[in-house]
Amino acid sequence: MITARGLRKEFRQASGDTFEAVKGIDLDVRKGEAFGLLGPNGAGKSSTLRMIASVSPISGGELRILGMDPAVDGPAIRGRLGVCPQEDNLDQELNVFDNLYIYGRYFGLPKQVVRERAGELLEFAKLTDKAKSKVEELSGGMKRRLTIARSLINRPDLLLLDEPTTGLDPQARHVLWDQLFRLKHAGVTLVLSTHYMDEAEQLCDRLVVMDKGVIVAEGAPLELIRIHSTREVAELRFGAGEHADHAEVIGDLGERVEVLPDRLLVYTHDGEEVVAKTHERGLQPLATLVRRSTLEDVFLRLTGRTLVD
Ligand SMILES: Nc1ncnc2c1ncn2[C@@H]1O[C@H](COP(=O)(O)OP(=O)(O)OP(=O)(O)O)[C@@H](O)[C@H]1O
Repeated sequence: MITARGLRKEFRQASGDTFEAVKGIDLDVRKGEAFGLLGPNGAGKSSTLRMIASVSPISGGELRILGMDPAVDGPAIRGRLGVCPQEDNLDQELNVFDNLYIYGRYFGLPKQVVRERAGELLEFAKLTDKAKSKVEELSGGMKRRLTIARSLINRPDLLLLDEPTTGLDPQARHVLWDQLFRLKHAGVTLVLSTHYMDEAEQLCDRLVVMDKGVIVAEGAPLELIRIHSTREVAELRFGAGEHADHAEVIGDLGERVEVLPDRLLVYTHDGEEVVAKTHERGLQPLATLVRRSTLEDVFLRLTGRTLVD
């Protein structure tokens, strides 16, 4: 569905200097998979998605979408894509149904077809009873669901989602994830950017971890965790400023220790044992937590930074 080789994006800044937001990345997205771009703010995820959406020209390298070249076949590609941007750009003047209907008409679909699809998509987005409501009356989660529904009006083969659940509360995120699962099962290829590691783990079959315009890791979520982290992590909280000193005392208890401002992370295959031995060595953490490793730990390992600052 997507092939990129040495893909680059440069921006010219006000100073006249160029800034390279995407520094030569390779991507291969296969039909039917959910593929993630995971990384912190500024990693280059949106810039990459906009090039894939064929709305932002590439600065270098090669890019093929659905076998086509965006520089030559932009309109044909855009006709087969669905795009859900980071900010909801729904038409505030129109009601919920008309947001779908007018958008469908842009694609040149016949009125009757658009009417039927809009009805189906409202049902899919659980917004049927809001059909006549104004956009401003919708909750944040409803607006996101409507934006996704709108991006499906042309029955796209490939759906691009930029940070689909940013700013939503946990319940609204789960409703949206459910919507995306259903799309995936219906055979739509999904490419989504996110800085939430739980979202990437839940939704993505494969992903690339991006940082500062480059790909630092690539694979299935569990595979990345297996390769780059341990099975468990013991999180130990001590008083402010004590973490570095205590890391010296218990550093040998795990395979690796990370000192964060508010806690120590000990990477191990047996977190409870680390906690017990910490006490045996005379240290009294204010709080302890044993958990399994996540993609956050993978990111920390590879970049030395946390995903969400
Ligand atoms: N039009 C632009 N002109 C200049 N710099 C830009 C432009 N768009 C993005 N950038 C810069 O490129 C870098 C990557 O931005 P991008 O939006 O792709 O990151 P991101 O990973 O999607 O992060 P976010 O989640 O904040 O959107 C950032 O440093 C950003 O400031």
